[in-house]
Amino acid sequence: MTTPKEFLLAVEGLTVSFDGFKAVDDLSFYVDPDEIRVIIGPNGAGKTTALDLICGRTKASSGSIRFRGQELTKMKEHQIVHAGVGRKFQNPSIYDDLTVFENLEISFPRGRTVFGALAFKRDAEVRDRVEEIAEMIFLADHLDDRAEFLSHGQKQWLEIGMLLIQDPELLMLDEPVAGMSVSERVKTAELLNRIIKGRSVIVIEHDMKFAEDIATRVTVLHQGKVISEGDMAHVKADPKVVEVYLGH
Ligand SMILES: Nc1ncnc2c1ncn2[C@@H]1O[C@H](COP(=O)(O)OP(=O)(O)OP(=O)(O)O)[C@@H](O)[C@H]1O
Repeated sequence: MTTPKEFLLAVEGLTVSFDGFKAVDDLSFYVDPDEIRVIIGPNGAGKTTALDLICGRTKASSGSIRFRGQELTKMKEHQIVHAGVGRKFQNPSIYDDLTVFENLEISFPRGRTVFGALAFKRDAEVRDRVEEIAEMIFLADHLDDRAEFLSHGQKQWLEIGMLLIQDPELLMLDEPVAGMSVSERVKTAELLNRIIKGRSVIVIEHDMKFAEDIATRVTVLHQGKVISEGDMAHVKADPKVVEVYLGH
């Protein structure tokens, strides 16, 4: 008997309707451990809605989302975070008046209590982890800078760092390089390729060059369904993808 393949994430028959309109329609896709999956597709294809469903922000009408064997459709948003799924939205949600160090420190799982989150002792473990993450996100020289003075790209990296410090096994990013300079995009690709050991990343992306630099595999959505999937060369050559997306 063969053992079924272990996916980190298995999305099957996922559907959500808004007033009868199926934004995600019988969607199925599977993510392996240690892969970067890029989701592309035209505006309104259901990409953001798919991530909203996985992180529990939107409830599915039907279908299943299994993450490391757990059924996420039955869980609340905070339980999904706790299970190891981190989500970054398009606009950074960092604390402008705190330093880079403090933003990372309050995101460290132990510090997230209702009272005194900022007051907890900066022991060696937290400091080491903050410094390690700051290095990873190219902000090691900015630990004492207030977040409001960072560039747009640095703010995006800081938010990725705030998720990484929680060590999620699945990280989901919605257009992480939108508004970034070319050199920031190159560094972001480097960052993502570095962090996938022991985790997987799902990225929604419109920038095809960036997508090409990071994708293990690409899933193309159109009208809430997968119309093509495979490596970048495969989907770029797929006439269906050219017709609905790349040809525009
Ligand atoms: N809460 C909601 N209520 C009603 N309709 C919604 C809701 N959320 C999304 N939609 C609709 O579902 C469709 C899919 O939207 P979604 O944002 O997932 O697309 P997308 O692929 O992420 O597009 P884009 O590339 O423009 O971000 C759109 O037609 C959108 O208007």
